[in-house]
Amino acid sequence: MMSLIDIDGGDASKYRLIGDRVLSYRFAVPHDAELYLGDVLKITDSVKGLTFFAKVSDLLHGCNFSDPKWDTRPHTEHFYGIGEDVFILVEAIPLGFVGEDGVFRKPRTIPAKFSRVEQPQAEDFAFLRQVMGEIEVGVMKTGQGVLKDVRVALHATVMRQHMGVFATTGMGKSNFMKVFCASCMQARKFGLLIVDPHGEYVAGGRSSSGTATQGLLHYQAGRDGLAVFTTRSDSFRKKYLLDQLYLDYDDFRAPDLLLLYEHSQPQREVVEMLESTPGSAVIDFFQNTDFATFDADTYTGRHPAIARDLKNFSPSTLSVMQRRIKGMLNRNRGFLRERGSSIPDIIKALHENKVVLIDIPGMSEQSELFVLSIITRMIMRNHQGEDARGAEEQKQVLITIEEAQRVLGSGLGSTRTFREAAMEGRKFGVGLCVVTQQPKNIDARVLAQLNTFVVMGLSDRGDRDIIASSAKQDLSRLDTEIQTLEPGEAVISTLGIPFPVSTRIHLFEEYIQDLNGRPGSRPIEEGLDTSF
Ligand SMILES: Nc1ncnc2c1ncn2[C@@H]1O[C@H](COP(=O)(O)OP(=O)(O)OP(=O)(O)O)[C@@H](O)[C@H]1O
Repeated sequence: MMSLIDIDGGDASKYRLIGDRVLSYRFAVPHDAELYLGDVLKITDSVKGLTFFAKVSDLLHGCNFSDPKWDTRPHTEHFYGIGEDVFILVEAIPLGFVGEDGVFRKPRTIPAKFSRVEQPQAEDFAFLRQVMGEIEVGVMKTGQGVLKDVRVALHATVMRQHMGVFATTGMGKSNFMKVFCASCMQARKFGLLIVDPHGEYVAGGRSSSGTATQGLLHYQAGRDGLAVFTTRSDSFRKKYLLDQLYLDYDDFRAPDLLLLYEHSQPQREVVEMLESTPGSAVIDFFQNTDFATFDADTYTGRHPAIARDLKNFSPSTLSVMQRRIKGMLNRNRGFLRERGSSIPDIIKALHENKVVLIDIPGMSEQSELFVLSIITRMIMRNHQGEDARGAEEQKQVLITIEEAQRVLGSGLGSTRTFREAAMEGRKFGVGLCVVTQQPKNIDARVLAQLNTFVVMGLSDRGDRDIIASSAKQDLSRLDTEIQTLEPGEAVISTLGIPFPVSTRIHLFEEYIQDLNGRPGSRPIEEGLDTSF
Protein backbone atom coordinates (compact mmCIF):
# COMPACT_ATOMS: atom_id res chain seq x y z
CA MET A 1 0.00 0.00 0.00
CA MET A 2 1.23 3.48 -0.88
CA SER A 3 2.28 5.61 2.06
CA LEU A 4 2.16 9.37 2.05
CA ILE A 5 4.59 9.62 4.93
CA ASP A 6 7.32 11.90 3.70
CA ILE A 7 10.78 10.43 3.76
CA ASP A 8 12.30 13.89 4.28
CA GLY A 9 10.19 14.45 7.39
CA GLY A 10 9.91 17.83 9.09
CA ASP A 11 8.56 20.76 7.04
CA ALA A 12 9.43 19.19 3.72
CA SER A 13 6.77 19.07 1.05
CA LYS A 14 4.43 16.11 1.13
CA TYR A 15 3.50 16.66 -2.48
CA ARG A 16 5.01 13.97 -4.67
CA LEU A 17 4.42 13.26 -8.33
CA ILE A 18 3.00 9.79 -8.92
CA GLY A 19 2.09 9.91 -12.62
CA ASP A 20 1.00 10.18 -15.32
CA ARG A 21 2.22 11.08 -18.81
CA VAL A 22 3.98 13.83 -20.78
CA LEU A 23 0.90 16.00 -21.11
CA SER A 24 -0.77 15.28 -17.79
CA TYR A 25 0.57 14.92 -14.23
CA ARG A 26 -1.04 13.36 -11.20
CA PHE A 27 -0.01 13.58 -7.58
CA ALA A 28 -1.47 13.11 -4.12
CA VAL A 29 -1.62 15.74 -1.39
CA PRO A 30 -2.91 15.46 2.17
CA HIS A 31 -6.70 15.45 2.47
CA ASP A 32 -6.69 18.87 4.16
CA ALA A 33 -4.26 20.60 1.74
CA GLU A 34 -5.50 23.88 0.29
CA LEU A 35 -5.09 23.86 -3.47
CA TYR A 36 -7.18 25.59 -6.11
CA LEU A 37 -7.88 24.99 -9.77
CA GLY A 38 -5.36 27.02 -11.76
CA ASP A 39 -2.62 27.00 -9.08
CA VAL A 40 0.82 26.96 -10.66
CA LEU A 41 3.18 24.44 -9.04
CA LYS A 42 6.83 23.60 -9.40
CA ILE A 43 8.02 19.99 -9.79
CA THR A 44 11.69 19.36 -9.09
CA ASP A 45 13.11 16.34 -10.84
CA SER A 46 16.43 15.81 -9.06
CA VAL A 47 17.15 12.66 -11.10
CA LYS A 48 17.33 14.53 -14.42
CA GLY A 49 18.12 17.94 -12.93
CA LEU A 50 15.03 19.55 -14.48
CA THR A 51 12.42 21.87 -13.01
CA PHE A 52 8.91 21.51 -14.37
CA PHE A 53 5.97 23.88 -13.99
CA ALA A 54 2.38 22.69 -14.07
CA LYS A 55 -1.07 24.08 -13.52
CA VAL A 56 -3.74 22.35 -11.43
CA SER A 57 -6.58 21.26 -13.70
CA ASP A 58 -8.64 19.03 -11.38
CA LEU A 59 -8.92 17.90 -7.74
CA LEU A 60 -10.43 14.57 -6.67
CA HIS A 61 -10.86 12.72 -3.39
CA GLY A 62 -8.80 9.54 -3.26
CA CYS A 63 -8.01 6.77 -0.76
CA ASN A 64 -6.11 3.53 -0.47
CA PHE A 65 -9.04 1.39 0.68
CA SER A 66 -10.27 -1.46 -1.43
CA ASP A 67 -13.80 -1.15 -0.02
CA PRO A 68 -15.52 1.24 -2.47
CA LYS A 69 -18.15 2.10 0.15
CA TRP A 70 -15.76 2.85 2.99
CA ASP A 71 -16.80 6.46 3.21
CA THR A 72 -20.56 5.86 3.28
CA ARG A 73 -20.63 3.21 6.00
CA PRO A 74 -21.79 4.35 9.45
CA HIS A 75 -19.05 5.33 11.87
CA THR A 76 -16.46 5.55 9.10
CA GLU A 77 -14.53 8.15 10.98
CA HIS A 78 -14.54 5.95 14.05
CA PHE A 79 -13.14 2.94 12.20
CA TYR A 80 -10.50 4.58 10.04
CA GLY A 81 -9.90 8.15 11.16
CA ILE A 82 -8.90 10.50 8.38
CA GLY A 83 -5.28 9.56 8.16
CA GLU A 84 -2.80 9.47 5.35
CA ASP A 85 -4.70 6.79 3.48
CA VAL A 86 -7.24 9.44 2.59
CA PHE A 87 -5.92 12.16 0.34
CA ILE A 88 -6.64 14.51 -2.54
CA LEU A 89 -5.58 13.45 -6.01
CA VAL A 90 -4.46 16.39 -8.09
CA GLU A 91 -4.37 16.50 -11.85
CA ALA A 92 -2.17 19.10 -13.48
CA ILE A 93 -1.32 20.30 -16.97
CA PRO A 94 2.39 20.81 -17.67
CA LEU A 95 3.47 24.31 -18.71
CA GLY A 96 7.07 23.48 -19.56
CA PHE A 97 10.43 22.76 -17.99
CA VAL A 98 13.76 24.43 -17.36
CA GLY A 99 17.06 22.57 -17.73
CA GLU A 100 20.49 23.39 -16.41
CA ASP A 101 20.99 25.96 -19.19
CA GLY A 102 18.09 27.95 -17.65
CA VAL A 103 16.04 27.93 -20.87
CA PHE A 104 12.30 27.37 -20.62
CA ARG A 105 11.10 24.66 -22.99
CA LYS A 106 7.84 22.99 -23.99
CA PRO A 107 6.99 19.88 -21.97
CA ARG A 108 8.49 17.05 -24.01
CA THR A 109 9.49 14.74 -21.18
CA ILE A 110 8.05 13.51 -17.92
CA PRO A 111 9.35 14.26 -14.39
CA ALA A 112 10.81 11.30 -12.48
CA LYS A 113 8.48 9.34 -10.23
CA PHE A 114 8.03 10.91 -6.79
CA SER A 115 9.53 14.22 -7.90
CA ARG A 116 8.87 16.90 -5.30
CA VAL A 117 5.87 19.15 -6.00
CA GLU A 118 5.73 22.58 -4.33
CA GLN A 119 4.63 26.19 -4.62
CA PRO A 120 7.09 28.22 -6.74
CA GLN A 121 9.21 30.85 -4.98
CA ALA A 122 10.09 34.33 -6.23
CA GLU A 123 13.30 33.17 -7.93
CA ASP A 124 11.39 30.55 -9.94
CA PHE A 125 9.37 33.26 -11.67
CA ALA A 126 12.38 34.32 -13.73
CA PHE A 127 11.81 31.19 -15.81
CA LEU A 128 8.24 32.15 -16.53
CA ARG A 129 9.21 35.78 -17.21
CA GLN A 130 11.69 34.84 -19.90
CA VAL A 131 8.97 33.62 -22.28
CA MET A 132 7.08 36.92 -22.21
CA GLY A 133 7.09 39.60 -24.94
CA GLU A 134 6.90 43.40 -25.00
CA ILE A 135 3.19 44.21 -24.98
CA GLU A 136 2.20 43.91 -21.34
CA VAL A 137 -1.46 43.22 -20.57
CA GLY A 138 -1.60 41.85 -17.02
CA VAL A 139 -0.10 39.51 -14.44
CA MET A 140 -0.17 35.73 -14.34
CA LYS A 141 -3.03 34.26 -12.42
CA THR A 142 -2.71 31.23 -10.20
CA GLY A 143 -5.68 29.58 -8.51
CA GLN A 144 -7.14 32.18 -6.19
CA GLY A 145 -4.41 34.78 -6.55
CA VAL A 146 -1.86 36.23 -8.94
CA LEU A 147 1.89 35.92 -9.40
CA LYS A 148 2.62 39.64 -9.15
CA ASP A 149 6.18 39.15 -10.39
CA VAL A 150 5.14 37.44 -13.60
CA ARG A 151 3.84 40.07 -15.97
CA VAL A 152 2.05 38.66 -18.99
CA ALA A 153 3.17 40.34 -22.19
CA LEU A 154 2.41 39.45 -25.81
CA HIS A 155 5.14 39.30 -28.44
CA ALA A 156 4.99 42.23 -30.88
CA THR A 157 6.41 40.17 -33.75
CA VAL A 158 3.43 37.78 -33.83
CA MET A 159 0.79 40.50 -34.10
CA ARG A 160 0.80 40.37 -37.89
CA GLN A 161 -0.44 36.81 -37.49
CA HIS A 162 -3.73 38.15 -36.21
CA MET A 163 -5.23 38.25 -32.74
CA GLY A 164 -8.73 37.43 -31.49
CA VAL A 165 -10.28 38.92 -28.35
CA PHE A 166 -13.34 36.98 -27.21
CA ALA A 167 -15.55 38.22 -24.42
CA THR A 168 -19.19 38.22 -23.45
CA THR A 169 -20.40 41.72 -22.69
CA GLY A 170 -19.28 43.07 -19.33
CA MET A 171 -16.25 40.75 -19.04
CA GLY A 172 -13.73 43.57 -19.48
CA LYS A 173 -13.10 43.74 -23.20
CA SER A 174 -12.98 47.57 -23.36
CA ASN A 175 -10.60 47.64 -20.42
CA PHE A 176 -8.38 45.03 -22.09
CA MET A 177 -8.28 46.99 -25.34
CA LYS A 178 -7.25 50.18 -23.54
CA VAL A 179 -4.50 48.37 -21.61
CA PHE A 180 -3.32 46.84 -24.89
CA CYS A 181 -3.33 50.32 -26.53
CA ALA A 182 -1.37 51.85 -23.63
CA SER A 183 1.28 49.12 -23.89
CA CYS A 184 1.48 49.64 -27.66
CA MET A 185 1.90 53.41 -27.07
CA GLN A 186 4.74 52.62 -24.72
CA ALA A 187 6.47 49.86 -26.71
CA ARG A 188 6.14 51.49 -30.20
CA LYS A 189 6.73 48.17 -31.95
CA PHE A 190 3.93 48.38 -34.57
CA GLY A 191 1.10 50.69 -35.60
CA LEU A 192 -2.31 49.98 -34.08
CA LEU A 193 -5.52 51.26 -35.67
CA ILE A 194 -8.70 51.48 -33.65
CA VAL A 195 -12.01 53.04 -34.72
CA ASP A 196 -14.17 54.14 -31.79
CA PRO A 197 -17.79 55.11 -32.49
CA HIS A 198 -18.58 55.44 -28.76
CA GLY A 199 -16.00 58.09 -27.95
CA GLU A 200 -14.77 56.17 -24.90
CA TYR A 201 -11.14 55.52 -25.79
CA VAL A 202 -10.00 59.14 -26.10
CA ALA A 203 -10.82 60.59 -22.71
CA GLY A 204 -12.81 57.82 -21.02
CA GLY A 205 -16.50 57.55 -20.25
CA ARG A 206 -18.51 55.00 -18.32
CA SER A 207 -17.83 51.27 -18.12
CA SER A 208 -20.62 48.77 -18.68
CA SER A 209 -21.16 48.71 -14.90
CA GLY A 210 -21.49 52.50 -14.75
CA THR A 211 -18.16 53.45 -13.19
CA ALA A 212 -16.21 56.39 -14.63
CA THR A 213 -13.27 55.34 -16.77
CA GLN A 214 -10.21 57.12 -18.12
CA GLY A 215 -9.02 57.27 -21.71
CA LEU A 216 -5.79 57.02 -23.67
CA LEU A 217 -5.14 60.76 -23.31
CA HIS A 218 -4.77 60.18 -19.59
CA TYR A 219 -1.66 58.17 -20.32
CA GLN A 220 0.25 61.40 -20.61
CA ALA A 221 3.70 59.81 -20.47
CA GLY A 222 2.88 57.80 -23.60
CA ARG A 223 1.32 60.70 -25.52
CA ASP A 224 3.97 60.63 -28.27
CA GLY A 225 2.78 57.14 -29.16
CA LEU A 226 -0.80 58.27 -29.81
CA ALA A 227 -2.37 60.01 -32.80
CA VAL A 228 -6.08 60.86 -32.66
CA PHE A 229 -8.19 61.77 -35.70
CA THR A 230 -11.59 62.97 -34.58
CA THR A 231 -14.87 64.44 -35.76
CA ARG A 232 -15.36 66.39 -32.50
CA SER A 233 -15.67 70.15 -32.19
CA ASP A 234 -12.79 72.56 -32.79
CA SER A 235 -12.61 73.43 -29.11
CA PHE A 236 -12.21 69.80 -28.04
CA ARG A 237 -9.61 69.20 -30.73
CA LYS A 238 -7.59 72.26 -29.81
CA LYS A 239 -7.81 71.56 -26.11
CA TYR A 240 -6.35 68.08 -26.53
CA LEU A 241 -4.21 68.80 -29.62
CA LEU A 242 -6.01 66.29 -31.84
CA ASP A 243 -6.24 66.08 -35.65
CA GLN A 244 -9.50 66.49 -37.52
CA LEU A 245 -10.66 63.43 -39.44
CA TYR A 246 -11.30 63.83 -43.15
CA LEU A 247 -11.87 61.28 -45.86
CA ASP A 248 -12.26 62.42 -49.44
CA TYR A 249 -14.27 61.23 -52.44
CA ASP A 250 -11.32 59.36 -53.91
CA ASP A 251 -10.92 57.31 -50.73
CA PHE A 252 -14.36 55.90 -51.47
CA ARG A 253 -14.89 52.87 -53.71
CA ALA A 254 -18.27 51.50 -54.79
CA PRO A 255 -17.92 48.24 -52.75
CA ASP A 256 -18.00 50.35 -49.55
CA LEU A 257 -21.74 50.69 -50.23
CA LEU A 258 -22.15 46.96 -49.61
CA LEU A 259 -21.49 47.58 -45.91
CA LEU A 260 -24.21 50.17 -45.71
CA TYR A 261 -27.14 48.59 -47.52
CA GLU A 262 -28.58 45.24 -48.53
CA HIS A 263 -28.04 44.85 -52.26
CA SER A 264 -30.02 42.90 -54.86
CA GLN A 265 -28.10 40.92 -57.47
CA PRO A 266 -28.24 43.65 -60.19
CA GLN A 267 -27.23 46.33 -57.64
CA ARG A 268 -24.30 44.16 -56.58
CA GLU A 269 -23.28 43.89 -60.23
CA VAL A 270 -23.27 47.69 -60.55
CA VAL A 271 -20.97 47.86 -57.52
CA GLU A 272 -18.64 45.24 -58.98
CA MET A 273 -18.59 47.00 -62.33
CA LEU A 274 -17.42 50.21 -60.65
CA GLU A 275 -15.06 48.54 -58.18
CA SER A 276 -11.88 50.14 -59.43
CA THR A 277 -13.32 53.45 -60.67
CA PRO A 278 -12.11 56.40 -58.57
CA GLY A 279 -14.70 57.42 -55.98
CA SER A 280 -14.79 61.06 -57.11
CA ALA A 281 -15.81 60.01 -60.63
CA VAL A 282 -18.49 57.61 -59.36
CA ILE A 283 -19.95 60.25 -57.03
CA ASP A 284 -19.86 62.97 -59.70
CA PHE A 285 -21.52 60.68 -62.25
CA PHE A 286 -24.39 59.71 -59.94
CA GLN A 287 -24.84 63.25 -58.61
CA ASN A 288 -25.21 64.73 -62.09
CA THR A 289 -27.06 62.14 -64.13
CA ASP A 290 -30.82 61.98 -64.55
CA PHE A 291 -31.65 58.29 -64.80
CA ALA A 292 -35.18 58.94 -66.03
CA THR A 293 -33.65 60.00 -69.35
CA PHE A 294 -30.20 58.31 -69.17
CA ASP A 295 -29.02 56.65 -72.36
CA ALA A 296 -25.41 55.50 -72.56
CA ASP A 297 -25.30 55.96 -76.34
CA THR A 298 -26.25 59.64 -76.21
CA TYR A 299 -24.53 60.47 -72.86
CA THR A 300 -22.45 63.67 -73.13
CA GLY A 301 -21.43 64.13 -69.46
CA ARG A 302 -17.96 64.02 -67.88
CA HIS A 303 -17.81 60.24 -67.42
CA PRO A 304 -18.42 58.41 -70.70
CA ALA A 305 -16.51 55.33 -69.50
CA ILE A 306 -18.85 54.89 -66.53
CA ALA A 307 -21.88 55.49 -68.77
CA ARG A 308 -20.65 52.71 -71.08
CA ASP A 309 -20.06 50.32 -68.18
CA LEU A 310 -23.60 50.87 -66.90
CA LYS A 311 -25.26 50.70 -70.29
CA ASN A 312 -27.15 47.46 -69.67
CA PHE A 313 -28.54 48.24 -66.22
CA SER A 314 -32.15 49.29 -65.77
CA PRO A 315 -32.90 52.95 -64.87
CA SER A 316 -34.57 51.79 -61.66
CA THR A 317 -31.41 49.94 -60.47
CA LEU A 318 -29.30 53.00 -61.27
CA SER A 319 -31.77 55.30 -59.48
CA VAL A 320 -31.52 53.15 -56.37
CA MET A 321 -27.72 53.38 -56.52
CA GLN A 322 -28.02 57.14 -56.94
CA ARG A 323 -30.16 57.41 -53.80
CA ARG A 324 -27.70 55.27 -51.89
CA ILE A 325 -24.70 57.35 -52.87
CA LYS A 326 -26.63 60.45 -51.82
CA GLY A 327 -27.50 58.76 -48.51
CA MET A 328 -23.87 57.75 -48.01
CA LEU A 329 -22.70 61.34 -48.58
CA ASN A 330 -25.32 62.69 -46.21
CA ARG A 331 -24.65 60.18 -43.50
CA ASN A 332 -20.91 60.77 -43.55
CA ARG A 333 -20.83 64.48 -44.22
CA GLY A 334 -19.18 65.02 -40.82
CA PHE A 335 -15.88 63.82 -42.27
CA LEU A 336 -16.34 63.04 -45.99
CA ARG A 337 -15.47 65.89 -48.37
CA GLU A 338 -14.58 66.38 -52.01
CA ARG A 339 -10.87 66.84 -51.62
CA GLY A 340 -8.36 66.55 -48.80
CA SER A 341 -7.97 63.33 -46.83
CA SER A 342 -6.34 62.37 -43.52
CA ILE A 343 -5.39 58.94 -44.87
CA PRO A 344 -1.75 59.83 -45.69
CA ASP A 345 -1.31 61.20 -42.15
CA ILE A 346 -3.04 58.17 -40.65
CA ILE A 347 -0.73 55.78 -42.52
CA LYS A 348 2.30 57.90 -41.60
CA ALA A 349 1.38 57.75 -37.90
CA LEU A 350 0.84 53.97 -38.13
CA HIS A 351 4.25 53.59 -39.74
CA GLU A 352 5.73 55.58 -36.87
CA ASN A 353 4.40 52.74 -34.72
CA LYS A 354 1.78 54.86 -33.02
CA VAL A 355 -1.66 53.92 -31.79
CA VAL A 356 -4.01 55.68 -34.22
CA LEU A 357 -7.43 56.31 -32.76
CA ILE A 358 -10.25 57.26 -35.12
CA ASP A 359 -12.68 58.95 -32.77
CA ILE A 360 -16.15 59.33 -34.29
CA PRO A 361 -18.52 59.65 -31.31
CA GLY A 362 -22.22 59.49 -32.04
CA MET A 363 -21.72 58.18 -35.58
CA SER A 364 -23.85 55.30 -36.80
CA GLU A 365 -22.65 51.72 -37.05
CA GLN A 366 -22.65 52.12 -40.85
CA SER A 367 -20.32 55.11 -40.63
CA GLU A 368 -17.98 53.20 -38.35
CA LEU A 369 -17.75 50.31 -40.81
CA PHE A 370 -17.49 52.70 -43.75
CA VAL A 371 -14.47 54.46 -42.20
CA LEU A 372 -12.88 51.18 -41.13
CA SER A 373 -13.36 49.61 -44.54
CA ILE A 374 -11.82 52.59 -46.35
CA ILE A 375 -8.81 52.83 -44.04
CA THR A 376 -8.24 49.07 -44.10
CA ARG A 377 -8.28 49.05 -47.89
CA MET A 378 -5.87 52.00 -48.08
CA ILE A 379 -3.47 50.33 -45.64
CA MET A 380 -3.58 47.08 -47.63
CA ARG A 381 -2.94 48.91 -50.92
CA ASN A 382 -0.10 50.88 -49.35
CA HIS A 383 1.55 47.75 -47.99
CA GLN A 384 1.02 45.76 -51.19
CA GLY A 385 2.58 48.68 -53.10
CA GLU A 386 5.57 48.82 -50.76
CA ASP A 387 5.98 45.08 -51.15
CA ALA A 388 5.91 45.34 -54.96
CA ARG A 389 8.48 48.15 -54.81
CA GLY A 390 10.68 45.91 -52.69
CA ALA A 391 10.78 48.31 -49.72
CA GLU A 392 13.64 47.45 -47.40
CA GLU A 393 11.82 47.42 -44.11
CA GLN A 394 8.28 46.07 -43.89
CA LYS A 395 6.07 48.12 -41.58
CA GLN A 396 3.74 46.33 -39.18
CA VAL A 397 0.17 47.47 -38.65
CA LEU A 398 -2.56 45.86 -36.55
CA ILE A 399 -6.14 46.82 -37.43
CA THR A 400 -8.79 46.41 -34.72
CA ILE A 401 -12.24 45.25 -35.80
CA GLU A 402 -14.77 45.45 -32.97
CA GLU A 403 -17.93 43.31 -33.17
CA ALA A 404 -16.10 41.55 -35.98
CA GLN A 405 -18.96 39.15 -36.73
CA ARG A 406 -20.52 42.06 -38.64
CA VAL A 407 -17.84 41.98 -41.32
CA LEU A 408 -16.10 38.62 -40.95
CA GLY A 409 -19.17 36.38 -40.70
CA SER A 410 -19.62 33.36 -42.89
CA GLY A 411 -22.16 35.12 -45.17
CA LEU A 412 -21.80 36.67 -48.64
CA GLY A 413 -18.76 38.53 -49.90
CA SER A 414 -19.91 41.90 -48.59
CA THR A 415 -16.67 42.31 -46.66
CA ARG A 416 -14.02 41.51 -49.18
CA THR A 417 -11.62 44.12 -47.80
CA PHE A 418 -11.56 42.54 -44.34
CA ARG A 419 -11.48 39.01 -45.65
CA GLU A 420 -8.53 39.89 -47.84
CA ALA A 421 -6.74 41.43 -44.85
CA ALA A 422 -7.43 38.28 -42.79
CA MET A 423 -6.25 35.90 -45.50
CA GLU A 424 -3.31 37.78 -47.01
CA GLY A 425 -2.54 40.64 -44.63
CA ARG A 426 0.29 38.92 -42.79
CA LYS A 427 2.35 38.71 -46.01
CA PHE A 428 2.27 42.49 -46.13
CA GLY A 429 2.70 43.19 -42.42
CA VAL A 430 -1.01 43.79 -41.81
CA GLY A 431 -2.58 41.95 -38.86
CA LEU A 432 -6.16 42.02 -37.62
CA CYS A 433 -7.30 42.28 -34.03
CA VAL A 434 -10.69 40.56 -34.24
CA VAL A 435 -12.89 41.44 -31.26
CA THR A 436 -16.18 39.62 -30.83
CA GLN A 437 -18.71 38.26 -28.35
CA GLN A 438 -19.78 35.58 -30.80
CA PRO A 439 -16.84 33.63 -32.16
CA LYS A 440 -19.18 31.00 -33.56
CA ASN A 441 -20.50 33.62 -35.99
CA ILE A 442 -17.04 34.35 -37.38
CA ASP A 443 -16.04 32.55 -40.56
CA ALA A 444 -14.09 29.43 -39.53
CA ARG A 445 -11.46 30.17 -42.18
CA VAL A 446 -10.82 33.53 -40.54
CA LEU A 447 -10.60 31.98 -37.06
CA ALA A 448 -8.08 29.51 -38.42
CA GLN A 449 -5.84 32.45 -39.36
CA LEU A 450 -5.68 33.80 -35.80
CA ASN A 451 -2.57 32.93 -33.82
CA THR A 452 -3.23 34.83 -30.61
CA PHE A 453 -6.38 34.14 -28.61
CA VAL A 454 -7.42 36.28 -25.68
CA VAL A 455 -10.40 34.49 -24.14
CA MET A 456 -12.24 36.49 -21.49
CA GLY A 457 -15.23 34.59 -20.26
CA LEU A 458 -17.62 33.07 -22.77
CA SER A 459 -20.87 31.77 -21.36
CA ASP A 460 -21.97 29.96 -24.50
CA ARG A 461 -20.71 26.40 -24.92
CA GLY A 462 -20.80 26.64 -28.72
CA ASP A 463 -18.56 29.71 -28.57
CA ARG A 464 -16.09 27.98 -26.24
CA ASP A 465 -15.97 24.85 -28.39
CA ILE A 466 -15.22 26.83 -31.52
CA ILE A 467 -12.40 28.69 -29.74
CA ALA A 468 -10.95 25.46 -28.33
CA SER A 469 -10.91 23.91 -31.79
CA SER A 470 -9.39 26.97 -33.47
CA ALA A 471 -6.62 27.83 -30.98
CA LYS A 472 -3.14 26.58 -31.79
CA GLN A 473 -2.67 25.38 -28.18
CA ASP A 474 -4.97 22.88 -26.52
CA LEU A 475 -7.57 24.90 -24.60
CA SER A 476 -10.08 22.09 -24.16
CA ARG A 477 -8.74 21.18 -20.71
CA LEU A 478 -9.09 24.80 -19.64
CA ASP A 479 -12.82 24.75 -20.34
CA THR A 480 -13.74 24.78 -16.64
CA GLU A 481 -11.39 27.67 -16.03
CA ILE A 482 -12.73 29.63 -19.02
CA GLN A 483 -16.27 29.08 -17.76
CA THR A 484 -15.38 30.47 -14.36
CA LEU A 485 -13.38 33.51 -15.47
CA GLU A 486 -14.32 36.73 -13.66
CA PRO A 487 -14.46 40.14 -15.40
CA GLY A 488 -10.91 41.24 -16.17
CA GLU A 489 -9.50 37.70 -16.31
CA ALA A 490 -8.37 35.97 -19.48
CA VAL A 491 -6.80 32.81 -20.81
CA ILE A 492 -4.27 33.84 -23.44
CA SER A 493 -2.89 31.47 -26.04
CA THR A 494 -0.25 33.02 -28.26
CA LEU A 495 2.88 32.27 -30.25
CA GLY A 496 6.07 32.74 -28.29
CA ILE A 497 4.57 31.73 -24.93
CA PRO A 498 4.71 27.94 -24.81
CA PHE A 499 1.55 27.43 -22.73
CA PRO A 500 -1.92 29.02 -22.46
CA VAL A 501 -1.48 31.59 -19.74
CA SER A 502 -4.17 32.57 -17.26
CA THR A 503 -4.00 36.29 -16.80
CA ARG A 504 -5.45 38.97 -14.58
CA ILE A 505 -5.63 41.91 -16.99
CA HIS A 506 -4.43 45.19 -15.47
CA LEU A 507 -7.15 47.67 -14.63
CA PHE A 508 -6.47 50.45 -17.15
CA GLU A 509 -6.67 53.30 -14.64
CA GLU A 510 -4.20 51.62 -12.27
CA TYR A 511 -1.90 50.57 -15.08
CA ILE A 512 -1.51 54.05 -16.58
CA GLN A 513 -1.09 55.52 -13.12
CA ASP A 514 1.81 53.12 -12.76
CA LEU A 515 3.15 54.04 -16.23
CA ASN A 516 2.64 57.77 -15.59
CA GLY A 517 4.28 57.49 -12.19
CA ARG A 518 7.78 57.86 -13.51
CA PRO A 519 9.75 61.02 -12.82
CA GLY A 520 8.92 63.75 -15.32
CA SER A 521 5.37 62.55 -16.08
CA ARG A 522 2.62 65.11 -15.70
CA PRO A 523 -1.10 64.77 -15.11
CA ILE A 524 -3.28 65.29 -18.18
CA GLU A 525 -4.65 68.71 -17.11
CA GLU A 526 -1.21 70.05 -16.32
CA GLY A 527 0.04 68.93 -19.70
CA LEU A 528 -2.80 70.76 -21.38
CA ASP A 529 -2.42 73.98 -19.44
CA THR A 530 1.17 74.30 -20.41
CA SER A 531 0.41 73.68 -24.09
CA PHE A 532 -1.10 77.12 -24.65
N1 LIG B 1 -8.84 43.92 -15.42
C1 LIG B 1 -9.82 44.35 -14.65
N2 LIG B 1 -9.66 44.48 -13.34
C2 LIG B 1 -10.67 44.92 -12.55
N3 LIG B 1 -11.90 45.24 -13.01
C3 LIG B 1 -12.13 45.12 -14.31
C4 LIG B 1 -11.11 44.66 -15.20
N4 LIG B 1 -11.64 44.64 -16.45
C5 LIG B 1 -12.91 45.06 -16.33
N5 LIG B 1 -13.20 45.33 -15.07
C6 LIG B 1 -14.48 45.84 -14.58
O1 LIG B 1 -15.53 45.12 -15.20
C7 LIG B 1 -16.54 45.99 -15.68
C8 LIG B 1 -16.77 45.78 -17.17
O2 LIG B 1 -15.62 46.14 -17.89
P1 LIG B 1 -15.69 46.67 -19.40
O3 LIG B 1 -16.54 47.88 -19.50
O4 LIG B 1 -14.29 46.76 -19.88
O5 LIG B 1 -16.45 45.44 -20.06
P2 LIG B 1 -16.85 45.18 -21.59
O6 LIG B 1 -16.67 43.75 -21.82
O7 LIG B 1 -16.16 46.13 -22.48
O8 LIG B 1 -18.37 45.52 -21.58
P3 LIG B 1 -19.25 45.93 -22.85
O9 LIG B 1 -19.11 44.84 -23.83
O10 LIG B 1 -20.62 46.07 -22.28
O11 LIG B 1 -18.68 47.25 -23.33
C9 LIG B 1 -16.08 47.40 -15.35
O12 LIG B 1 -16.74 47.86 -14.20
C10 LIG B 1 -14.62 47.28 -15.07
O13 LIG B 1 -14.20 48.21 -14.08
